Amino acid sequence: MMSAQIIAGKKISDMIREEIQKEAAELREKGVVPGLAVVLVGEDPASKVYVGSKEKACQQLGFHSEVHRLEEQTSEEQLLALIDQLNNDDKINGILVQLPLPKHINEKAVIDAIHVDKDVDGFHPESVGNLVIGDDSLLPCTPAGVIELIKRSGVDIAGKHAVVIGRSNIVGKPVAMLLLRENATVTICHSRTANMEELAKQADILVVAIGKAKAIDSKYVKPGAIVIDVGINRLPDGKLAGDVDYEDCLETAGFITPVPGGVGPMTITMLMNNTITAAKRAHKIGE
Ligand SMILES: Nc1nc2c(c(=O)[nH]1)N[C@@H](CN(C=O)c1ccc(C(=O)N[C@@H](CCC(=O)O)C(=O)O)cc1)CN2
Repeated sequence: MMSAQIIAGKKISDMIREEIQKEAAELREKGVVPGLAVVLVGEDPASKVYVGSKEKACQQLGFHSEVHRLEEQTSEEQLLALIDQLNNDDKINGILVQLPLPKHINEKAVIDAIHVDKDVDGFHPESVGNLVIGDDSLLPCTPAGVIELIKRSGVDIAGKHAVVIGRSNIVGKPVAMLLLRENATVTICHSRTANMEELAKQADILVVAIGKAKAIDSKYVKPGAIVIDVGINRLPDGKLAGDVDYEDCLETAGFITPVPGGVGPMTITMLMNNTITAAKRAHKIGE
C-alpha cells in the first residue's frame, strides 16, 4: 500500500533559518542589523510561548530584538502610542503585535496603525491590497510558509487545482491569493459551501485552515494530492491535532503535513524572513 510522503516542516524551517542567518551576517557586514519589535498584551499562555520563540529566533539569527510585554489592562491608546513610537524608531524594521488581543482593544485599529513598511505580519490593509494586485509587500507569515512547504516538497503549483478550505483573513484568503499568484486554479470552500467533499476531492493541492480538529478525512482527499494542514487544535487529552485526520489520510495523500511539526514552525521562520526583507528595503539594499 502507498503511503504519503511526510512534509517535515521543522526540517524545512531549519534550512530556511540557515539561509536567513547567512543573509543577516551579510547585512551586518554592511552595518545593517535587522530589528524586530514584538508586542504582547496580557497573559495568554500560548501567546507567551510564541513570543518567547520569536525572541529566541531573533537572538539566534543576530537580529536586534525588543519584546514589549504589556499588562492585560493596557488601554488601546497606550498600545497605539507604543506603535507610534516603534513606527518612528530606526532600529526597528518590523513590528508584530501578538494576536489575539484582549477584548477591550480594537484589533483592526491596532493593525492599521502599524506602518506598512514595518508590517512583518502582512495584516495591514495596504499589505493585503498589495498581495491581491500582485505588488511587492510583506507576505503574511503562515500563508507564505504554506507556499514554501509546497515548493520545497518539489510540487509544482502552476496549472494545479488548489482547494483552500477556510476563508479567514489571516490564512484562508491570503493563501488562496498566493496560490493564484503561483498560477494555480483556486477554489475557496467555507462553512456555507454546499458540495465541499466533491470540490476538495478534485484538489491536487488541498490546504485546510478551519480550526476544527480532524474535520477533514480521506473522503475529501484525491489520491496523490498534497495536503497542507494549517490547524493547530488542543485536544481534551492535551495533545495537538490538525484540522485534517492525519492517520486516515496517510494512505490516500501523496504528501501531507503533520501537526505538530508541519506548518507551525514555518510561521516564525517566515516572520524572520520578512524582518530581513523590511531591513533591506529600509536601507535600500536590493533583494
Ligand atoms: N500577530 C500574530 N499573531 C498570531 C500569529 C501570527 O502569525 N501573527 N499566529 C498564531 C501564533 N503563532 C505565531 O504567532 C504560532 C503558532 C504556532 C507555531 C508553532 O510552531 N506550532 C507548533 C506547535 C507548538 C505547540 O506545541 O503548541 C507546530 O505546529 O508544530 C508557531 C507560531 C496566532 N497569533
